Amino acid sequence: MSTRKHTALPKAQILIEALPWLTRHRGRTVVIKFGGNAMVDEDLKAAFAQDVVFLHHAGLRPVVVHGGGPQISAALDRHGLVSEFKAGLRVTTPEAMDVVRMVLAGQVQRELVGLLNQHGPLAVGITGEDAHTLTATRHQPLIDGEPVDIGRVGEITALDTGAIEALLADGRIPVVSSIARSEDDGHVYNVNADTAAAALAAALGAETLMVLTDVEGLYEDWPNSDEVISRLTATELEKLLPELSSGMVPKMEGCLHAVRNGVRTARVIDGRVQHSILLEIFTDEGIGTMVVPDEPEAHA
Ligand SMILES: Nc1ncnc2c1ncn2[C@@H]1O[C@H](COP(=O)(O)OP(=O)(O)O)[C@@H](O)[C@H]1O
Ligand SMILES: CC(=O)N[C@@H](CCC(=O)OP(=O)(O)O)C(=O)O
Repeated sequence: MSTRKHTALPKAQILIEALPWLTRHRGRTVVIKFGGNAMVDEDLKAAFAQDVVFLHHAGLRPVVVHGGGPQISAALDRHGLVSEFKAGLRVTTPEAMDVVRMVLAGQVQRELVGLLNQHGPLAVGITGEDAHTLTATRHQPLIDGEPVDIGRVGEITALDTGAIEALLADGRIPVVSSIARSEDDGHVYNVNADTAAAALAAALGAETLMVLTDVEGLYEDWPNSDEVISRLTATELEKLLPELSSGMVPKMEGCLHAVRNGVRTARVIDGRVQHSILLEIFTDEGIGTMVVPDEPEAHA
């Protein structure tokens, strides 16, 4: 046996280890939410794009939904507008809405599309406004039991997955910005990107929702300990929800919505770890937090 063949063997071993996962996930839809906080490093963004393209070539159907909270805050600051959050959502005045739309659709989405398309003519960016993908009405969160007006923040009332399905059927990778058309006044709404990703995962009948963020997963006793909860059922998560704080609330509510509406697993994983998507899909060493539907009750 030549030395060259011999040294290549471990590579073949690694590829073969992925075979059961490739068989299981082939043809399945996976919605990947890339959070603005995990998007700070150029190498990480490039590795994210490589992973998504890898999934595509491995026969999965990845759909990317992106955030951009920090990027929006920076742009608002440059425009002399303040960033204020209530119940974890950005108070969005009509002027702020223009900036949100510009940053999400014109900056963050364009950058991700560009990175993905370095690998071929794959990614197509859309916002929830396109082809009625996301329709919303004004969201008024309850704070101390009272509905509060936070401006042009939307609550999704309808989804039309036709445009995304058409792109997937054409072998493309849809990249979706979390802006919705208004069902009532002809304007647009700012939707939290975790919420949009979860709603799309459910509507698309995705196998997996994967939420990449800037922590290892859901910490059991945040901020006092960094013990990550590795797996929990929908009912276990539902009990935990009232104890969660700001950034984790829409993420975990989204995971719950997804698994209660047909998605097989919803995972929160560390977007700061290079190739965390591949580790999660193709190896046993699942990292982060995995939410699964409740076990069906055993019948006698
Ligand atoms: N129980 C928890 N476990 C992990 N992170 C938590 C928890 N509660 C609140 N957080 C906060 O949520 C943040 C992630 O949410 P967010 O800032 O909205 O990120 P992204 O931009 O990825 O959507 C973490 O950086 C952490 O500060
Ligand atoms: C209503 C609302 O809060 N919308 C978010 C949309 C972007 C987002 O969700 O970005 P991350 O995933 O990076 O947090 C915002 O304006 O920041």
